[in-house]
Amino acid sequence: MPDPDATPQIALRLRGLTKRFGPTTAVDRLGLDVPRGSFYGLVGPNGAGKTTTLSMATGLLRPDAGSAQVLGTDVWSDPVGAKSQIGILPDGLRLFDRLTGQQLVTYAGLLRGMDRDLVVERTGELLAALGLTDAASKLVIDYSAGMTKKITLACALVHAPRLLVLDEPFEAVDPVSARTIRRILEDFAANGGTVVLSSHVMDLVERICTDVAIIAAGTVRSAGTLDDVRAGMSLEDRFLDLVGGTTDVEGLAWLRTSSD
Ligand SMILES: Nc1ncnc2c1ncn2[C@@H]1O[C@H](COP(=O)(O)OP(=O)(O)OP(=O)(O)O)[C@@H](O)[C@H]1O
Repeated sequence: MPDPDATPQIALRLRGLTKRFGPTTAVDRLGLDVPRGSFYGLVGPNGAGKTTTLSMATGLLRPDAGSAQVLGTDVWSDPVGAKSQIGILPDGLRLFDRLTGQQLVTYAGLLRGMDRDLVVERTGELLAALGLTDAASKLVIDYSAGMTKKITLACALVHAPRLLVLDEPFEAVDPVSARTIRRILEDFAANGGTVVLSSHVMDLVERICTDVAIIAAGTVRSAGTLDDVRAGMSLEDRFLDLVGGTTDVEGLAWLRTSSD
């Protein structure tokens, strides 16, 4: 009989995650369960703590308190075991951008201990799928923002992870590439992978995510299936409802040049 604990149903389990930067509590005892096979969207206003949460969840930033588990493996007590199962698209992390796109993806695969022939084969396939074959020999420093996003995604995918954690994967990406990325991710999730992504684009989250968490001021305001969180509203309305904030721009009367 299969051991039910051998394949945990929770791909990412966060408990009591906390991070302070000086007087700012960026993430405040945050807890979240990301079901295996889900396409999980993390939404929240600027400065809500999404990037900080994802960095702690993937072993890039040490929490002040709390824990993160990837498919049952603790990220901070067994970082090698946990990281072998994760592919990460971090926000604003520096790349070795003096490498060509092809070299960067190859390097990412070799760092993961993969066989060179397999890395070369997968790198070619990923570059083709992401429309980067013609830019394979160009230095990453000369890539556009969208191309950089795509090559970083290729680096995150090359070792065939079980959990993908993507910070703003569609930012700066053109619609054709966005659709390609979306298809790759949907295929990944349909075949047992789990995707966690942060985004500010509510329509997109509503279209592609099965589950969602609304985060504000470092805490989870609502989390669950998309329908549970929406509670009969559009995600944007629910977001504004929960997060509040002003949309009042009355104070900017001086911007109305026609009032001269
Ligand atoms: N390295 C840091 N040093 C100091 N403060 C930080 C640092 N990183 C994040 N913060 C602060 O922590 C809070 C959460 O930031 P974070 O980047 O996690 O938010 P976010 O939800 O990802 O925002 P955005 O949607 O704008 O990308 C903010 O108040 C931010 O100023």
